[in-house]
Amino acid sequence: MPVDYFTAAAVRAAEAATGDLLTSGALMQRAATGVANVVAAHLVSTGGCYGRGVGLVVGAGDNGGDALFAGALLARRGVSVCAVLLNPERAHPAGLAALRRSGGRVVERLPATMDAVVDGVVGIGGHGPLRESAATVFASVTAPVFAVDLPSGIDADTGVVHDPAVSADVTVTFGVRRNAHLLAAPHCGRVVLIDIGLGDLDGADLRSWTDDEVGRCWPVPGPADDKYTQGVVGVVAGSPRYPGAGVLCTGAAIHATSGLTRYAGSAGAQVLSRFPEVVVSESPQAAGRVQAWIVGPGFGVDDDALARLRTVLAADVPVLVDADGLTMLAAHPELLAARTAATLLTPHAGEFARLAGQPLGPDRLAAVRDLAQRLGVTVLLKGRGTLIAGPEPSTPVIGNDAGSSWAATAGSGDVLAGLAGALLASGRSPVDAAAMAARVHSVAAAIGADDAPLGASRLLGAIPAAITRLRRAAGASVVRQ
Ligand SMILES: NC(=O)C1=CN([C@@H]2O[C@H](COP(=O)(O)OP(=O)(O)OC[C@H]3O[C@@H](n4cnc5c(N)ncnc54)[C@H](O)[C@@H]3O)[C@@H](O)[C@H]2O)[C@@H](O)CC1
Ligand SMILES: [K+]
Repeated sequence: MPVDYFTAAAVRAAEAATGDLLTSGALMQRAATGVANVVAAHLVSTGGCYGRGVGLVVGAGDNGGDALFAGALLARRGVSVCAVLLNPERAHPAGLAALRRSGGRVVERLPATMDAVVDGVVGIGGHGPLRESAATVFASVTAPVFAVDLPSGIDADTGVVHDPAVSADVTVTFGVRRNAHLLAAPHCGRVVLIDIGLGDLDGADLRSWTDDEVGRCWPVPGPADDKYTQGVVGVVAGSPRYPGAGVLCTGAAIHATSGLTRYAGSAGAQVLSRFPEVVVSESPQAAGRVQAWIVGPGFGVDDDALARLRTVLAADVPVLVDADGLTMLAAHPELLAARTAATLLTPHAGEFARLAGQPLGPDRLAAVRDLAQRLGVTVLLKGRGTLIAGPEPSTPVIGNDAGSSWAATAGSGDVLAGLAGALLASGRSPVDAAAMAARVHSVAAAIGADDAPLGASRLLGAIPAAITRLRRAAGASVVRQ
């Protein structure tokens, strides 16, 4: 099952639909119990609960209420709990009374040494950055931070990280995940989902694939397959100035699937010297049949490149356009109008701005969805967090948090294009191909880096190990039985 993410409005509607559970405060009790259990588990794993110090930073809404009730539960387990109330008149009254009854204290500032700090400033009701009083408290915190629902200062729906905002080690959320948990993943730390009885929700805004789904769907040859039946991909990339883009993109396509890979362009000699299994030609017209094209990496933007882009986009097979291909497409959007098969665009933020005619802006989710719908194509927006939107408004955007930034290196995009293009040729839909490629790319970056900076060649070399890891996560054997 994919992991779904929801907007604050969807969460509120689901909470309201529980009726009595919401109005009686039962949901808040369940949420607070979840927070207390997660903090207690941390304390136990680092020496025990009794006599340890936990600070609460408490805002004016129900997020603060969760923190206060959680603090009361911790105090009953022998934890020394003190709370800073950012807005004492509006602190959740029942939560504050519970904390006091359990022996928790209200303080002006947190003690210098704490074992954990709970961020209960704001949750899904928060707007804008952390206010100064809260920012001052967090500025001197060195203990692990446990965010209630969301790190405060991060927008629940867009994942925009305002300045200042809390950066959490652990985020404890309730019922369903919020968009920000994926869109601002590096600030949320480990996200723990507590069941508070909301049931299953439909209508996710955002979705991510699990490792085992990617592994399960990865195309591998079956008993009746040959090099043609698995999909032939054609790579139109590289130029006299940038032959390496052609090599990297073609190499990634070769590693992604077992079908045939064609290369059409000026870097044929370099490609062949590294990958003799590639069938090389000078131009896309001279290449044989393919089931998908990749066009654009290291390609240049001259008349010859434009002519090749036109040829490829006129073909009735899926096409992935990347890099220089996107720059030319931004100047010639009419090339998309005559497309008869699916198109996948893979821009970084700068290329995205050229295509959209305006800067990306902070709301990446809305931007990628709008551009895909406007152009009638699938768009993969690159970054630490990759977002993939298809042209249909009804389908959720797919997100992939890379989990690290090792892939921020020259040539990394060429590798991604090769992976996704090969998957297109294998018959995967543009959204699926993009989602699977993004995940394998990020796993390959982590494996290839092994905690030290890597170049795109090593990223490329780590693709087989990444696919193996994902297939094993799915319980698949390396070769289909
Ligand atoms: N509704 C429910 O049934 C449940 C809600 N829960 C908790 O309730 C939270 C939502 O509570 P609320 O709707 O009261 O909203 P919040 O507590 O998230 O925030 C609203 C309050 O914060 C203030 N505020 C907004 N932005 C701010 C900023 N940048 N700095 C400082 N103050 C700011 C607002 O003026 C308002 O007083 C959830 O995130 C979750 O933690 C949980 O108890 C689970 C059940
Ligand atoms: K919070």
